[in-house]
Amino acid sequence: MAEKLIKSTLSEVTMKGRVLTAHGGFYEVLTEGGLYTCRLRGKNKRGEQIAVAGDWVLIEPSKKAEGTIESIYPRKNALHRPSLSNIDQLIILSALQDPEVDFLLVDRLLVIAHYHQIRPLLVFNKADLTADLTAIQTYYRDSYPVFRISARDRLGVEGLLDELSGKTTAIAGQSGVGKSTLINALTGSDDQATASVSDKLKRGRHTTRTTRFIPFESGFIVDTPGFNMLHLPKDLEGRDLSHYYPDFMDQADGCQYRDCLHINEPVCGVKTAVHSGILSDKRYQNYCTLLSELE
Ligand SMILES: Nc1nc2c(ncn2[C@@H]2O[C@H](COP(=O)(O)OP(=O)(O)OP(=O)(O)O)[C@@H](O)[C@H]2O)c(=O)[nH]1
Ligand SMILES: [Zn+2]
Repeated sequence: MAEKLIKSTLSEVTMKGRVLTAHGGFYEVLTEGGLYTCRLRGKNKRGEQIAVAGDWVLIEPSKKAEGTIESIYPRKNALHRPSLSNIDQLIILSALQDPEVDFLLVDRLLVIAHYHQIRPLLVFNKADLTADLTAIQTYYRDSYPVFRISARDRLGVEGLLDELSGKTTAIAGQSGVGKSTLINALTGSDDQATASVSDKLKRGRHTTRTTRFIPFESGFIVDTPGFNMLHLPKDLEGRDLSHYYPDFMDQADGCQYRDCLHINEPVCGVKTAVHSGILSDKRYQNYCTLLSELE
């Protein structure tokens, strides 16, 4: 009885929640009891750990809809600039046409995703403009499943929904590929819970967009402006880069050295596969570009 009493008292003073946005020292935290605007507890502010969007936190509500972040749960993963955490999947969005696919950017995002143990989903938008997937198939072969959608016409979007349920999914891609259109198509205004949360988040904000976690299908969609500006992870070494290329790894048995860079080594399974057309030459050239960035 006594134990029960203590538990119920505790649960009244602290609540678990998720940081949806972090801006200027204020954190919007979604809990089962609703949305709270929080600040960090003083000691946390001076300590190393600052909360970021995506963090699971324990908050102490003070007055209605306000509270203090008491502690931050350990993170599954964390990215910097933009700062966000606990991401399960990354939709790497391109357009089949207008703008042309930026394969170097897509590969950079694939490396970043694999490095942080985030599942990448390659999504190609504007399928209403063209059905031609040749360039993509030539480039990736069958290395990755590919989703083809028209966010504007809501075509193929249902196929994506199955992948998103219960997961935290960030969306990245170059300007103009349709990220906002896709987020709107997914979280559409029919969903009242989402609409009211995002309305509240928009209120009083600057026009500059910040990272936002949007509750969606028992999971979250993450709108991350600036994600396409991300650099390769700082502690990623050149000789490990190809470990984040599953299609290259399939050919690495043919490399003489285990830490083959696939550049100047005379016996290299990856280069052989490029010469014989098993791997795309363009993807290989882009790999060389990313490798030179790391060195
Ligand atoms: N034809 C076609 N156009 C689309 C589709 N989705 C988006 N667009 C158009 O593409 C343009 C860019 O869409 P946005 O959703 O603003 O793209 P974004 O990726 O958010 O762009 P930034 O905000 O610059 O990063 C707009 O004119 C959209 O109407 C689509 O499925 N088909
Ligand atoms: Zn090699």
